[in-house]
Amino acid sequence: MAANDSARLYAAETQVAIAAVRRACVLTASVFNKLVKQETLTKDDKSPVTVGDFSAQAVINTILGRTFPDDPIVGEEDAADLRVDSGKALRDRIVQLANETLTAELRPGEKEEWGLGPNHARTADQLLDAIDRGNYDGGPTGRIWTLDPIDGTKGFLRGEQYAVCLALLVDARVELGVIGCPNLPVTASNPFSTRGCIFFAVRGQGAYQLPLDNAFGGERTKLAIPSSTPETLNFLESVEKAHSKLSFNERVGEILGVTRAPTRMDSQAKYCALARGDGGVYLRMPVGSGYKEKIWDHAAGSILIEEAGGVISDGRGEPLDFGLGRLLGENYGIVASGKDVHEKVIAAIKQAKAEEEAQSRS
Ligand SMILES: Nc1ncnc2c1ncn2[C@@H]1O[C@H](COP(=O)(O)O)[C@@H](OP(=O)(O)O)[C@H]1O
Ligand SMILES: [Mg+2]
Ligand SMILES: [Mg+2]
Ligand SMILES: [Mg+2]
Repeated sequence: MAANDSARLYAAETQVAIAAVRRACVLTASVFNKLVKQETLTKDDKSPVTVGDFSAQAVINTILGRTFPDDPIVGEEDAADLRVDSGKALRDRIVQLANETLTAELRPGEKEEWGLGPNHARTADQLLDAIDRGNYDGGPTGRIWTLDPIDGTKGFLRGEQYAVCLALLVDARVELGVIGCPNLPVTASNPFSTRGCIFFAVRGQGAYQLPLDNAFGGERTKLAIPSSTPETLNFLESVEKAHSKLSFNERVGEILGVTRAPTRMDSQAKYCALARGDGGVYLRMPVGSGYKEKIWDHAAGSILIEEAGGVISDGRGEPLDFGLGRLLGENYGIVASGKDVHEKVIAAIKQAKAEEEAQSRS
């Protein structure tokens, strides 16, 4: 960031968050190349978590704990499985990876007082406690960070898209969002371009893309969602069929006259793609399993969309509420798009829902 940015609101938070996300991205990218089967656990909800998720949360929470010690964190992972005897091998690996990452040489834009650099290795207990700083319950007031250390763990394990996502809430409003996408091509139109981007947005200050390998010195691209027509529009949707109802998306697409095939991509990289004009509508409708969305799965992405000039809401057009705790509340789905199409998508969802209800009555 340029020197004259320091007077801006949340300048320090932005700089720390970008640095923390960048370090976590370097860690996860290197873990992927070395990941072995025993380094993945299955959580109670049957979803996977890897050494990459735990170590990335340890690194980011350690940096936040040092720079903003009074701020609570709502993070996806917790260290309970690492504190028991059976977690020793995993714990040792996480301590090694987190320390390698925290003690790497300072890069431009980073400061030693953040507890980074060769003299700043942590003990296992400090790193487990850092992971557990993420156990905060969330709520409607005050400053709260929310972290998804690897969003799209299934994509990460497949070698596809995933994202390191960090956001700052103030009185339940997202003020800052940073998303690191180690596998996303820098140039949207060229899938063979260099991979690795960081996206960030600050309330009222716009949304930007940075190169992951030169986050503080490289080119900073301002993002704006372009206007679209049914011919140029396409949907961005989950790869995992259990995460959103793809047949419903198809019907909504038909109602809107969308002709282009959907882009399926894991993680909040979808929000990043939308923010830079690579796809027209993020659509995630519930599969009906009673699942409730988590705040860390959407907080950073939501501000990126809004600051790129778009709109994000639930499937009824109501705003997302990040102040209810760790969850977003009742799941009515999520819709993000440019301003020009958002209302049309909501109307198409209403129609598709009505058709579905009529069909189930007959
Ligand atoms: N039944 C379900 N419905 C919607 N989202 C779900 C889900 N089960 C898991 N998820 C969430 O979907 C996220 C991935 O989203 P996407 O499908 O867009 O890649 C997961 O994040 P993690 O990978 O961080 O656990 C997880 O939180
Ligand atoms: Mg998970
Ligand atoms: Mg997630
Ligand atoms: Mg995750």
